[in-house]
Amino acid sequence: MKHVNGLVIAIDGPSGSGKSSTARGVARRLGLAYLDTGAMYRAITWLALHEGIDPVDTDAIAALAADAELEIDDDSTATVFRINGHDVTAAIREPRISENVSRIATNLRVRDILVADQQRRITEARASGGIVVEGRDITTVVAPESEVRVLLVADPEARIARREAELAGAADTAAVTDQVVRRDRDDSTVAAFTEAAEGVTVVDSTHMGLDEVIDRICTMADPASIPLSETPSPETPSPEPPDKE
Ligand SMILES: Nc1ncnc2c1ncn2[C@@H]1O[C@H](COP(=O)(O)OP(=O)(O)O)[C@@H](O)[C@H]1O
Ligand SMILES: Nc1ccn([C@H]2C[C@H](O)[C@@H](COP(=O)(O)OP(=O)(O)O)O2)c(=O)n1
Repeated sequence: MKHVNGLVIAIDGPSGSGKSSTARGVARRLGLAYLDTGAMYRAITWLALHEGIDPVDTDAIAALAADAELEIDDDSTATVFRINGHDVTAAIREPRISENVSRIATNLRVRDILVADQQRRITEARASGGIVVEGRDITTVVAPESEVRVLLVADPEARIARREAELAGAADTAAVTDQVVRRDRDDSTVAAFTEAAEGVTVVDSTHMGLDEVIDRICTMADPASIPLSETPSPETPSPEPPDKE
């Protein structure tokens, strides 16, 4: 029997805790859609810099976000982000975006636009087929009713080391530390991701491998609520035994 009751897995946490890799891994393993909400704030940041708008000009940034056309094309391996027709998939990961994104993410009008108009709408539209959504305020604001709610954390040293390895020399330790520690401090003024809200499970990935974290979160979903993917990949177990004919 195929269960299509809907499933939302919400993952929040600080920078470098492993949200994106974990969410992508869980989505792939269970055959669910995936939404990276941080990429949406990054895309608005890219557009502001592209248009020469100062990220601290809150009115101009809010107007920019209200008019921006953000397209998100997701498949099981990658997500393509376009804003006003520009493919910004790679550009939104550049250090200049990481340095400026908190200025956009702490603009409460931008948050209203992205949360109410886009993130909740996408989450609701994809819930019946199942979706993993990650960011800073998913368990608390975007989708607090999610069946699985996780706060993914890791020690700052581990998060800085992971980010440094990922950037492979593109930024020095001081710049990476700024992008992780200072950004978390700024971001935590508008989203409560430093402590788990009631009903949210803390997963500390400091000493866990990525596969272990993915396993842990997959086991938190009720198997009966996992919509079976059409073609489960051979290396990953089906979320429930196939029906007997
Ligand atoms: N459990 C883990 N152990 C070691 N490295 C990890 C783990 N989870 C993620 N990583 C690596 O750490 C880096 C940051 O992970 P990412 O998923 O981008 O974190 P976030 O989305 O929370 O900022 C990536 O290079 C990723 O491969
Ligand atoms: N739901 C969200 C998601 C991200 N943000 C903010 C916080 C971050 O500074 C930026 C970018 O988020 P992103 O998840 O891409 O950042 P990291 O990869 O974890 O460093 O957006 C937010 O305020 N609320």
